[in-house]
Amino acid sequence: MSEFSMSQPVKVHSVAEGPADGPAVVFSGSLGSDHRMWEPQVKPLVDKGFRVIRYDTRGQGASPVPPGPYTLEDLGGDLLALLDEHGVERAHFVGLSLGGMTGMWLGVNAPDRIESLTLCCTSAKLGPPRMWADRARTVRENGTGSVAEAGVGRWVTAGYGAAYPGSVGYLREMIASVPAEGYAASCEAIERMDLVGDLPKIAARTLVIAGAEDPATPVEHAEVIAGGVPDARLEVVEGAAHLGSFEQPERFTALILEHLEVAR
Ligand SMILES: O=C(O)CCC(=O)CC(=O)O
Repeated sequence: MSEFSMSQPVKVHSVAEGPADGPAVVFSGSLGSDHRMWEPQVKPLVDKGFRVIRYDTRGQGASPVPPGPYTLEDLGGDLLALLDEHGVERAHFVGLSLGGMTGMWLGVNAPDRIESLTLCCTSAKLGPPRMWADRARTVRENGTGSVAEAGVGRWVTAGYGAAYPGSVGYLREMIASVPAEGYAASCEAIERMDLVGDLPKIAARTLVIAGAEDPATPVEHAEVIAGGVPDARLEVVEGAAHLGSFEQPERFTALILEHLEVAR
């Protein structure tokens, strides 16, 4: 279906749930995650009749790990190939952080494949580039275990960490299980990304959700996106850090569902 092939796509690992003929919603995750990060959203959407497709971004989870650096074009091309694989012409797209960056890229470069966008805890330009180059080097030298503790400290608030140590351990393990080359190559995609000037080209109806306590992609980054995309609105969720959809699943899921119901 897709004729967009600026880079060679890889066949990413995916899980599809819900009625085969339901409106398709594709979930794309953050750096250091896999499709399990969206577990809280699956049942509520399936119960509403949506076809939920989750996947592991290249370099992460059970997806292939081609050598880096990656680009957003690579990640967007993989997603278009995934839609083709599932026979989906147009999908609602929900992405968090790196996933949201992929969503913005699709909104600009493949608008005919996107029904709506939900961009969670993300940024159109996330610097400084040097930080990403340093993190990529650290991970290539010392593995993802070396950044897992700091990563989970940005993903959830301190209060959540104290209340749910088991969940924090689960998330720490998720980061540590990402292959080092995949994580580093994804850092390099973020290092090179600048979508700010392209935001006005996004025609899709867009919901931007920020975590009020997100230290990785603070609320001001969401304001830039919501200010740049013509048909966008912004919601800020209290008590959420970077992995807001996991820490505040009821609120994030309700906002996503509300956006999808209006758009479908
Ligand atoms: O989460 C992402 O996809 C990119 C931002 C990030 O790495 C958050 C963090 O600092 O761990």
